[in-house]
Amino acid sequence: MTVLESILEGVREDLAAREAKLPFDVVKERATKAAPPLDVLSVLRGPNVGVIAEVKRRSPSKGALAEIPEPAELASAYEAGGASVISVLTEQRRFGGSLADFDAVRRAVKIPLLRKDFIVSPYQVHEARMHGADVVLLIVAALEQNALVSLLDRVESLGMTALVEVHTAEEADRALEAGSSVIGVNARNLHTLEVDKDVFGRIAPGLPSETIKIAESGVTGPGDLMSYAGAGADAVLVGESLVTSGDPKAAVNKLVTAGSHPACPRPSR
Ligand SMILES: O=C(O)c1ccccc1NCC(=O)[C@H](O)[C@H](O)COP(=O)(O)O
Repeated sequence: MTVLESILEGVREDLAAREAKLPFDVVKERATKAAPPLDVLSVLRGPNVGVIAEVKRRSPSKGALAEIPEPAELASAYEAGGASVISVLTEQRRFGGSLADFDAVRRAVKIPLLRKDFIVSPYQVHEARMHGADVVLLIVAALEQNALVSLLDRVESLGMTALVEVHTAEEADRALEAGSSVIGVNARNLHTLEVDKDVFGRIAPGLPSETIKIAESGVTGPGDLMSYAGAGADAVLVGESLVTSGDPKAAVNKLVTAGSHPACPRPSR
């Protein structure tokens, strides 16, 4: 079993427990009462290379990263540092996240929020909306094509944006066939956990110019942002280097400053 398959097994068990506690109809109804989703597309289409800053306590690849006793404080620091979007990992078993973290962050910041989880069911999409998500991650490697198409449709029908994550050219083709307008290229292979920062540069140039391109994983500082920008990134998604930095506001701000520097290659469309 690969790392991704084992994560998905736990996700399905946890999902079944939540479904037993709170029926889908109730989740759907509550999702209609949430504040409307923010327009993430116009945020990501901004003139600079943006930063999506992640709340990430631990990971299968690195183990414990940061305790993060107050996710709201971390998120406020990200917002103050100039992040465009905040990603909150809500998966519990491997990443130590939760929907309670998501709620705390939602209350603390005004910028768009990404629910970063392993979405396999419509229940999780409505659940994300119920908790005020603006963006939902869909991982191509975790989904059959029919499921990808129908989850993408559901995310958009609720007014949210899907960040569709790929790691290979074949997955990128599937993301485009499904109709994705925001594609994240993850440098991390979720089956093996190997990180290859060149993957973005191999895949992004083949995507349509109007597709918003996010470079995910392995960003350790402004140099990585600049090289992802040179390969066509509209934004970078960063977790580990921010949560371990000791000064998340300054760490985000360094990236944001690099993304708006005149020498930084700009997204072309
Ligand atoms: O981070 C992991 O080890 C991991 C393992 C298996 C599936 C997903 C995983 N991470 C999710 C992510 O995509 C990252 O949290 C995100 O891209 C930020 O990466 P980084 O800046 O390298 O923490």
